[in-house]
Amino acid sequence: MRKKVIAGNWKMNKLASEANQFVDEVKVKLPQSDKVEAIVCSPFPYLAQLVEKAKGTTLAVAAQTMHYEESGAFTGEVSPEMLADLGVTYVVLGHSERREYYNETDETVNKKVHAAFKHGLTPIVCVGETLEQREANETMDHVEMQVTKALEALSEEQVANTIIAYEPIWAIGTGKTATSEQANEVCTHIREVVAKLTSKETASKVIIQYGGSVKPANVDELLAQSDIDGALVGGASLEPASFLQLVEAGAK
Ligand SMILES: O=C[C@H](O)COP(=O)(O)O
Repeated sequence: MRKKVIAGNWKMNKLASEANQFVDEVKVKLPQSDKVEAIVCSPFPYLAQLVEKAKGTTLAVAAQTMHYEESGAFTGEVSPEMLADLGVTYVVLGHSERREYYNETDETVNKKVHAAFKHGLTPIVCVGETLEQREANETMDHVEMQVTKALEALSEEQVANTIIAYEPIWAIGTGKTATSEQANEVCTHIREVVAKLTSKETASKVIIQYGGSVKPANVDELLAQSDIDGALVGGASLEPASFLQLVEAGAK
C-alpha cells in the first residue's frame, strides 16, 4: 500500500518569521500516521532554519529547485550537495514555472534527478500539459515524453523512489481543478509508462501526486482515486490550517 505524500510548495512566498511560525504551528499538530508524509517546499533562504525546526518531527523539508552540478561558476545557483549538507531531503524538479521562466528542460530535469539521487535527495518531478495541448488531445503523449525523459538511465530502485507530480498547467493557481477522473486518468497513464520503462512491480511503488488548485474541499475526492498518491499544493499550503487539513486527508 503506497503512502500519501502531501507537499506544500510555498513558491516565492513568506518571510523568515512567517516560515518559522508556520513550521512551529504545523509540526505539533501533524497527524502521527505512517499513512502520510508531509513536506514543506521552502524558498532557499529558510531551508536551514526549517530543517533545524523540523528535527525530531515527521515534517520533511524540500527545496523548490537546484542545479545539477556539485559546485562551480554558476552564480546564483544552489547545488544538490549544498541541500544535502543542510539536511534537506526532497527537491522539486521541473516545475512548470521553472520550465516556463527559467529554461528548465526535460534534459536538465533528467540531469537533476540523477544529481538528486547521487546526494541522497528524493526528487519530486513535475510533469503536465498546457491547455492547448489538452485541447489538441496531446496530454497523454506529452506527459509520457516528459516522464520517459526525466527517468532516463535511472536504476529501477531509483525509479521506485522518484515522486512524480502530475500538474496540468491550466489548473495551477487558476482555481480550475482537473476533475478527479481527469486527474486519475493521467496518473494511471503515468504509472503505465513507468511500468513500460521498468516493470509493473516498480511502477506499483511509485508515488504519483496530483497538483493544481488542490484545497481542503477537493482533496478527499482526489486522494480517493486509484492512482493519486498525494498532492503538490501551492496556494492552499500557505496557511497552517489548510495545509494541516490536507495532510489529515492523506492520513485517512
Ligand atoms: O506546486 C504546486 C502547484 O503549482 C499548484 O499550485 P496551486 O495549488 O496554487 O494551484
